[in-house]
Amino acid sequence: MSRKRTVVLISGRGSNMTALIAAASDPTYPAEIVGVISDRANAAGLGIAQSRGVATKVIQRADHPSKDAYDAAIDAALTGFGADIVALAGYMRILGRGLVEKWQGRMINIHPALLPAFKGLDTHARAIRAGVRIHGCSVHFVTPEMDDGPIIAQAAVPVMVGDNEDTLAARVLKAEHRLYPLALGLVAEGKARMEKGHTVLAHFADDADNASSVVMAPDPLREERDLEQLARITP
Ligand SMILES: Nc1nc2c(c(=O)[nH]1)N[C@@H](CN(C=O)c1ccc(C(=O)N[C@@H](CCC(=O)O)C(=O)O)cc1)CN2
Ligand SMILES: NCC(=O)N[C@@H]1O[C@H](COP(=O)([O-])[O-])[C@@H](O)[C@H]1O
Repeated sequence: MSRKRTVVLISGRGSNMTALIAAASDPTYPAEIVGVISDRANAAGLGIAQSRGVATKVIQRADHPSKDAYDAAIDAALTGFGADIVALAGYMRILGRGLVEKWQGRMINIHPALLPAFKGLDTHARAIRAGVRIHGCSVHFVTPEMDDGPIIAQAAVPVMVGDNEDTLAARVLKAEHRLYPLALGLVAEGKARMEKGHTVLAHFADDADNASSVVMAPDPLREERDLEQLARITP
């Protein structure tokens, strides 16, 4: 089966984009990263993509007279790249209904929280303020409503004693870099697809495969240490 042509949308450092490019460097991976689009000319991810031989394009909102014209420019670039799949990765704009509906089922996003909890921005600070003990990240199909699309895969990450926004963000980001390539692979292989507003997962050989593929446990070694620490604070 030919590899699915994937275009990544970024706004900043592009660490998730870098993880996807790394995964796609394996010729057996079912997706190839054929382009990167940024809404910011100074996005550090652009240089990383170029250094890895991936074509890049900057499409800035300020260069277009309206949001519709901006979205149309994004759509034209995606078509120009011959995109099969669109992966939002640290992309910080809300895409318009027309564009999202055209690409719905082929457009995915990684969100730094366990949806439906903590939609939107500042997820790590909000998780700490809320006192949750388990946080994480989600890959979902993109729909017109922000961070509301059907979930494809999630990774759970413990909140440690003494965590602040930065330490928690760093732990979640490590999980994102494992989860996103896994989730994009499922979509590229047709093992995860969007039907009637829901994610439909292909039948896996057995439950273990299913569980490991869509709910990714934290790093086992780290988990042991985390559990020991949690045990120390749990009366
Ligand atoms: N139509 C959709 N667009 C986007 C989605 C989505 O699910 N549907 N996911 C987001 C990603 N995202 C969180 O994961 C996110 C990105 C940006 C914002 C936001 O409020 N950004 C701006 C204002 C929006 C704009 O000007 O377009 C801000 O920083 O204030 C919230 C969530 C990507 N897009
Ligand atoms: N709402 C979108 C959002 O908050 N995305 C988040 O931006 C961070 C930086 O991504 P990057 O290092 O891949 O650029 C990542 O944690 C990603 O989940």
